Amino acid sequence: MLRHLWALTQGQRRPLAAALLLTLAAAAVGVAQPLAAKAVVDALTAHRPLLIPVTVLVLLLLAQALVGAFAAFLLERTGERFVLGMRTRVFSHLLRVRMHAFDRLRVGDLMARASTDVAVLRDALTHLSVQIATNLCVALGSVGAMFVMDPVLMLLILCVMLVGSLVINGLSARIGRASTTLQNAVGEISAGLERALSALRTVRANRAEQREIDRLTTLAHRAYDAAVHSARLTATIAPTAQMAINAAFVLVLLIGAVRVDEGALPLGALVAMLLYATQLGGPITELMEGVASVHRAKGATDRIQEVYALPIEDSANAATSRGPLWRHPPQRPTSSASLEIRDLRFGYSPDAPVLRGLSLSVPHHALVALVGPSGAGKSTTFALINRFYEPWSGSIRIDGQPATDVDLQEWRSHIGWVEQDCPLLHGTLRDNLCYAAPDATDDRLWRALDLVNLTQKIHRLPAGLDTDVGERGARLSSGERQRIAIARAVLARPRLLLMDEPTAHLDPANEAALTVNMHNLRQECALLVIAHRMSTIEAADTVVMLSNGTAQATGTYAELLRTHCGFQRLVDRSADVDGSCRPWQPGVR
Ligand SMILES: Nc1ncnc2c1ncn2[C@@H]1O[C@H](COP(=O)(O)OP(=O)(O)OP(=O)(O)O)[C@@H](O)[C@H]1O
Repeated sequence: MLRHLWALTQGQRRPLAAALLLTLAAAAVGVAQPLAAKAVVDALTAHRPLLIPVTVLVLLLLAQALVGAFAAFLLERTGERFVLGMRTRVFSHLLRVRMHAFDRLRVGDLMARASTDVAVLRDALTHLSVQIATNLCVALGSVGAMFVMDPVLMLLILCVMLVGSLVINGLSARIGRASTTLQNAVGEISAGLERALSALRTVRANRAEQREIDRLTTLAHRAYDAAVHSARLTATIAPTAQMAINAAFVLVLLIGAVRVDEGALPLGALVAMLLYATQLGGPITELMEGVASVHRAKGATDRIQEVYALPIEDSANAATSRGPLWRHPPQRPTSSASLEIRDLRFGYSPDAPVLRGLSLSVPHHALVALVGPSGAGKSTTFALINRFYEPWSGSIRIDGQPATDVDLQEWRSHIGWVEQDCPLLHGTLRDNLCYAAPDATDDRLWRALDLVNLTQKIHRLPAGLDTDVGERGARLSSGERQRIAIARAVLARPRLLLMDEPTAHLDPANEAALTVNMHNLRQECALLVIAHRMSTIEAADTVVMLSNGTAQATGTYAELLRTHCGFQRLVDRSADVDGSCRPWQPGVR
């Protein structure tokens, strides 16, 4: 764990070292104070002039206050920088995690890791790197000075301290376990809250508010129990350390008084020993609390390490790591097909293949419709074209370039994708439109909006393109969201446009307009469209019928209708398109 924490301090080690040095300097000044006090007492008892020892004592007090304050500020700032760096690193990693790993995670829990776990680590880091180090130095310095003055007394004190430390160490390990439970419970609360809030309408429509509140309350109670358990253990640390210090103080006072009485110890040395014993209280308590804090951070460290251990996409670290990888930048088509898929095999788990040798091609400037029953693997095909997942085998080429030869970022820059549920991001219409093409001019934005029949509507809005769309586009209708998503995809000028049921949320007028526009779009790019609606299927140049993970039939709408009974059933909205085909009979649907 110390190794992990050390690794986490990367980038902050210099300011941390500076803070440590200053804190040590302040502590060293503190260690010297009893000696200065001794000099004052010695001067007093020997009737020597007091000016110099008193001045030194006052200066030491002032210096400790000033250096200590600056060190504390530096430490706080370093802690905040650490939080900043960690959060940035966690976001950067999470946004690049491979899809198959991401599918298994809970978004709310990830958000907790980036917020609360990082904050817990920050405390551990400051405690660990500076407080433990300085307090250890102060304690050792005091112990050393006491040892010089009276080794016998010192050994007695050490024995008392050792017993206290053993008790506290046992407590710290238990605090660590309670903290892991607490951090996991906080992650669960976050995930539960995210689940309910992201589907608030569903929750309300199903009258499930109270059930969700009950679930969250149960989780909150779990976190409360873990926190109280941890607090109970933590609360015993300071008194245990204080008891050890008090016992040491009483020992020094009793045995020291006897030794002064016997003349074995000067009075000044006893005063200094007592001051050291008192002064040890703070550092020893903080040292022990620091150790407990390190244990408390174990849960958070493990949870953040789990994030870093998630695999990230190949070119995620540096899009330029392999240079501009489109070896022959396709200014002109280098292949007869814009998209070529050959014998693609893939499944989300090894024992459940979804695609079982899919082959299809989308010629340049063509509109190809991908049809098939629900669950046939249409969206999965799109996910593989986008390279969200690695296929088990087979190849995907754009303009003749195999996906494996092209940098991931560059590959995706040639693909436009309109998702099935068209999620918009919180922000303005302009933010959403420019998401794939940040440099798009207003002129281009309006042209893209024209394409999806939204120009007039947006012109009528008081804030126009700067209208806020709400969380996930909640202030727009689903048809408007879909049209914005299409405009956004088109703005990036892709070579290949993938549309997952683009007319699903459109009314007949907008559906007809989009069908015409898809025809026009073919001038600019090839289109592969997952289609359930007849208007889209009929408009396609080629229809690919996907079933059982393969392309069962390919042809024009009329050809498939004539020759493929499964397709005919699909057109008829027959229920079972996956079952065995009955022979097609003219005039019978
Ligand atoms: N992320 C995922 N993890 C595991 N299984 C998945 C995942 N996504 C899809 N599947 C499974 O893969 C199969 C194909 O799903 P896919 O979404 O590709 O079907 P589809 O043809 O697009 O269906 P629809 O027309 O209903 O959208 C389904 O059985 C689905 O349960």
